[in-house]
Amino acid sequence: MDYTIFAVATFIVALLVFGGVFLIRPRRSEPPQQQPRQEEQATADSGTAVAEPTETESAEEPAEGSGAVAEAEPATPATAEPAAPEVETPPPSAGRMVRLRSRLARSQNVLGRGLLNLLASDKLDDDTWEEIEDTLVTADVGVESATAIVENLRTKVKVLGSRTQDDVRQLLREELLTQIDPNADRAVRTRAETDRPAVIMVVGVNGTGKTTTAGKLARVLVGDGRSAVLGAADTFRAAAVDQLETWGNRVGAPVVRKDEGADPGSVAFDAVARATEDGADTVIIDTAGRLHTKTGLMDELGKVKRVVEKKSDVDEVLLVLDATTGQNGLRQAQVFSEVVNITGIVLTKLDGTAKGGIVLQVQRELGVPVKLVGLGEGADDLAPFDPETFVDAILDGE
Ligand SMILES: Nc1nc2c(ncn2[C@@H]2O[C@H](COP(=O)(O)OP(=O)(O)OP(=O)(O)O)[C@@H](O)[C@H]2O)c(=O)[nH]1
Repeated sequence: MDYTIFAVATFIVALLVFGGVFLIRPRRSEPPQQQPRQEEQATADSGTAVAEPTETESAEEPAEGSGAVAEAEPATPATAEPAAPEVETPPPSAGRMVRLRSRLARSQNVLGRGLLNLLASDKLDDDTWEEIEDTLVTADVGVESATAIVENLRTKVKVLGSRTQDDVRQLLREELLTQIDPNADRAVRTRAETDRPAVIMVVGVNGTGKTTTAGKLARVLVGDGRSAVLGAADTFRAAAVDQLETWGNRVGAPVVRKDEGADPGSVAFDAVARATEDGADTVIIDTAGRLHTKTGLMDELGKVKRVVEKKSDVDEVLLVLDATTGQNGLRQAQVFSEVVNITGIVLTKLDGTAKGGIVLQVQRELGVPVKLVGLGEGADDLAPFDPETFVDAILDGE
């Protein structure tokens, strides 16, 4: 009986071993056969030498007859570091507005010629004065400034009696300059009074040119022999961060950035910390564009500033206004000013509008000076605002 059980058990074990050899072996041999086929397919599909050589493929023995693999020159490793971008040396900012005057003249000269013609007319009656006022208002000077200019000119013309072309030009020049206020402090505070970096925040509604201004301003500083750190606190738009990084790389200014959607306050804070560590002269913080009517976003901007203030004073809050938007720009300015206390205006796209009078209006309404003007899309088309050059471009043309 025991013998029978032993014989049956031996038979079953033998059967399992025998069956295992035939059933299991063929399956285990399949994957190695499939693997090379998949790799070949990938190389063929891509049409380029994207496939990295596997450990079993010797780099010295490229597969014969495969053009794609043959192109994968092992001498150039796929992980090669990209060449460091060339750092540019931008020109200094002094006299830049004079150099760019022709752009200003091209867009603003219609206003100047119109005013000079009217003022030179034989009879300066009420209708003519009204026309002068209308011309000023049409150029976005604003009703209050236009009225003030006309009243002052009327008085001076009466005192003067007869008028030559030169007299008229001189009178108008003086009056426009008075309204623009040549004595306002227009220096951008790029150097802190104490031993720390100056902090500049760049704010405004969407698409006015904030990122471009932050980048161009870094160029201005580097061109003037200073150092800058850029903070990419526009975390809503990944492209803005990349754009700022490109600007920074071009002039060797470090850019502090975080992932898209990160807290803008923390980016701004880190940028100030980085500038402090580096001993940089200035940190420029680019913020996301936001409609002044969106309360939540405006509150967020206020928070960004407060977070920065935990680390440092904010020396300058530059509001970027698109000169082509006229009255709407003014309303934006008022709301931004309430939330983050604007210290200077950057008027961009002044090359693309005949309504340069906005300079007068925005200063009058806000009591904040225009400090910088954008006169084109070129890297060095941001200029410190100079009232005399501005008025002369209006009156004399190119
Ligand atoms: N003609 C002209 N174009 C300008 C000037 N300044 C900026 N731009 C252009 O305005 C466009 C918008 O500029 P951005 O710097 O991207 O604007 P932004 O305010 O950062 O935009 P958001 O982040 O979307 O709010 C770009 O095409 C700039 O080249 C200027 O002074 N003149």
